[in-house]
Amino acid sequence: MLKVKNLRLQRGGKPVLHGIDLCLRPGQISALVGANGAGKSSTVMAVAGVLPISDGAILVDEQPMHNQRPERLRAAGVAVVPEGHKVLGDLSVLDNLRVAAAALPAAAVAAQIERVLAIFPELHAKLGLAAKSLSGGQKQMVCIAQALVVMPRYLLIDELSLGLSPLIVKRLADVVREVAAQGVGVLLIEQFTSLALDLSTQAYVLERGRLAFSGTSTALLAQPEILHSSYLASGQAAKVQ
Ligand SMILES: Nc1ncnc2c1ncn2[C@@H]1O[C@H](COP(=O)(O)OP(=O)(O)OP(=O)(O)O)[C@@H](O)[C@H]1O
Repeated sequence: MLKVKNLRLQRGGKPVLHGIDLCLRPGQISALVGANGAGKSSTVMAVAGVLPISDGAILVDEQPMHNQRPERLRAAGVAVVPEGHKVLGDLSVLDNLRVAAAALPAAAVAAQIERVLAIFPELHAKLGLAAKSLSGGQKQMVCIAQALVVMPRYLLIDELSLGLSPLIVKRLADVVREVAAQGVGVLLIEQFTSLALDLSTQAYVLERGRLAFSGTSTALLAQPEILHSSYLASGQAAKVQ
């Protein structure tokens, strides 16, 4: 399991996470939802080793992993798809995958690239193109493929659906289900709650750096007032579609 315990974090000298507890289980999809600025990306960056935490713990299979370098987290099986489907635009799609696979033993690279291309067969025809020429949805596929190429056990996806068409989102949602079915523990970080809650079994609602809810997605869906008040507290309308 990947556990986040009492996570506290500061940015620019200001506390932004005030004691967050999360748990990702193999094969399970969890959702971390909340308004703009609630602290979702900060949580992901802390788990990825990009931001140092000021207190608490991040445990991967009971091993303390907080304040380790991102490479160490990746080696422990934690992969992150950052917000904004950013690719290495001047490199080809194939080279984007090769860069992501660099930590693998050389003999395993080709097979792992084939494996992710089986998940995203639509990338086959794009392998030689500069990644910057792809559509937003195709770039997001490259980003997810980059995360998957190292065979992670935990996958954190910051904004799977933002800016993408409903058709692409449905396609990506199917991939997330497939990846989880293969035993990967997935955390979906979303402003748009309905997709995340539809896919997940566990849900966390972040409100101004604190958890306003932690429980099953079904229980959260049965209490829409929790989401509404959480988004309203942040001065935003609930993004329930
Ligand atoms: N680079 C930064 N320096 C200082 N404070 C920051 C920085 N980035 C974000 N913050 C602050 O940290 C808090 C949490 O922001 P964070 O980006 O984690 O929220 P979020 O829920 O991911 O929101 P969004 O959906 O807008 O990315 C906010 O108060 C924000 O203003």
